[in-house]
Amino acid sequence: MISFQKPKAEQFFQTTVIQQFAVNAEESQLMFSSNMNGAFNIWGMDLPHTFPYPLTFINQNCHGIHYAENSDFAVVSFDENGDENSQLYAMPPEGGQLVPLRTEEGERHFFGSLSEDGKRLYYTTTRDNATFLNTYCYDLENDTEKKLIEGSGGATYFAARSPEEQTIAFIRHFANTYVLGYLLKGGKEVQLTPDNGEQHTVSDMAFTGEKDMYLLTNYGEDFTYLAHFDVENEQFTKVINAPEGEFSSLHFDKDRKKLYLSASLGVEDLLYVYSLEGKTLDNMETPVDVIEQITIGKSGAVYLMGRRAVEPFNIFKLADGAGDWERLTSFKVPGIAEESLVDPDVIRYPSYDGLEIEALYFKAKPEVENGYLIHWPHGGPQASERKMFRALFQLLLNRGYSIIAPNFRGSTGYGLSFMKMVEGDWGYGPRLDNVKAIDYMIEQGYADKDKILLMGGSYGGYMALLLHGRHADYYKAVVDIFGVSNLFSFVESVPEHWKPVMKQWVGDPETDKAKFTEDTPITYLDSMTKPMLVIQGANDPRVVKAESDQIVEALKEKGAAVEYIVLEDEGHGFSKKENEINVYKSVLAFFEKYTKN
Ligand SMILES: CC(=O)N[C@@H](C)C(=O)N[C@@H](C)C(=O)N[C@@H](C)C(=O)O
Repeated sequence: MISFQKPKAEQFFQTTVIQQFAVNAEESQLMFSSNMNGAFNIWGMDLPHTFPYPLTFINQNCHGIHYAENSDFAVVSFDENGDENSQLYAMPPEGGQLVPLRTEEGERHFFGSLSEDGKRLYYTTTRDNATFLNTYCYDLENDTEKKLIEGSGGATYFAARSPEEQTIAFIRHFANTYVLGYLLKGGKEVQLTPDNGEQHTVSDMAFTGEKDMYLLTNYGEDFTYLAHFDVENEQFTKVINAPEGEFSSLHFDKDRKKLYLSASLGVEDLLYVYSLEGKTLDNMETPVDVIEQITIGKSGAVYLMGRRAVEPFNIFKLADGAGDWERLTSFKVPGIAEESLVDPDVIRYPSYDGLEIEALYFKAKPEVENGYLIHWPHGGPQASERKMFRALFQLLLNRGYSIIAPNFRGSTGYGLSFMKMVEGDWGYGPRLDNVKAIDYMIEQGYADKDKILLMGGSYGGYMALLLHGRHADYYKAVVDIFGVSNLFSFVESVPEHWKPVMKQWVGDPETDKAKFTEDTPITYLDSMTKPMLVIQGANDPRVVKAESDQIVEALKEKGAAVEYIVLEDEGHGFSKKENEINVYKSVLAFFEKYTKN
């Protein structure tokens, strides 16, 4: 008999990430951006055939793919080496050379919409208004453009246009929990939700006609629901709540007068369909746990991209919006059966003040488990850890490490008031929720108190640093992936259009100086006594390299054991497979070094 060896670390990273996808009007071509040749490029498939062929050779993160209705071209956007400065290009369906549409070095361009005839491009940009952004309508035929919205008050983004382009919808982002929606109607600005003086959010929206629009909002409630706005009479009406969780995205099927609504329920997503005529809401089964993108084809087919903890990103199709889902891509972990991967358990524990916290517990299989538990505080912080494939998690599980990932206060998917709990309190409540997670794991017998490791990215990296500084006794070794090390420098160094939210999100470095000092990891250098690995992308615009540089330098001065990896061609994540493999192999080697006696 032939016996196959245990999987190499590389195998876990020969998995494909799909960033974006789009389907043309005829539903004869599907484009998707994926890193299946080692970096992100756009690939095409001639449906119903699902064999992918390359369309671009740009090797950069793709931020969007949008077909023109006549399918002559698509508008695609890419950044450079993780700088998040997305540039807009036109690309023919057969791929090849890209034609710059709206590009400028150092500026970001957010795709808004293409007119039905493909002649006008709506987009929002940092150009000329770095803090509040401007929205333009660019005429592709004449190469001229008109400014539609001068951003003010908060970053102001294009959201939707009415079918005949008479009305434009936009949002102002005052904070992650305070986003208002507006219409620009005949030169007049109209707010979509009545003014009750309370912070709320308006997220996805879609015009279902020149005079009707639907939107998602939590106006007056804790969970996001579906609402209607009568454009002519300027009337807001609540339509329906999600039976479970809260609505998170909205997609209109024009010909069948249906709205497809995804909903977040903590660690997973659900899908519903709402009939505009019958006013009924029905639940739909999906083949994934986390929905990343939904597109509705002209035929009424639903195209969905998503993942599960044990299955990487894949795209599925539901013809006519009913029947069985057809798999259009079949990405897996090569050489590893799904049963050998770990699906997490959902656990709930009371925090220090009685608040219930939900967490994902990935338990290594008994045949490989090494007794170590990795504590993973997620990034954001207004995001959540979900049942979604992570190559690094599955590699570490395969090597015997279990993982606990708590959705501490501030996480999304648990309502507006829960999400608000991290605002102005980055380092107290959320930190104690994390400490309680470890206490709970020890109490339940799921963790050995001498065998706990700590790792996090971004806000999760910040939390890892803070926990290291304030609770070092819990941990044997710590990995910080582009984490915030100093709140004072962080709030000054974020992208310009984030600056209006910093006061509510993090606090004011002058008036909240004592709180900032207390919640800043670098305050606790002397207690950071455990070995550390710090990883940073040189082009990261969110948590800039200076955040990692300063803590690494300070720790080195103190003679602490700290390793530092800087990736020159990366930002806030990994866009090149080679970098991802090298970094995550280093993480594994680092943990192996401090767990093997
Ligand atoms: C809408 C928006 O981008 N708001 C930002 C203020 C924001 O919340 N950004 C987070 C998604 C983010 O990038 N946070 C970093 C610190 C992270 O933890 O990943």
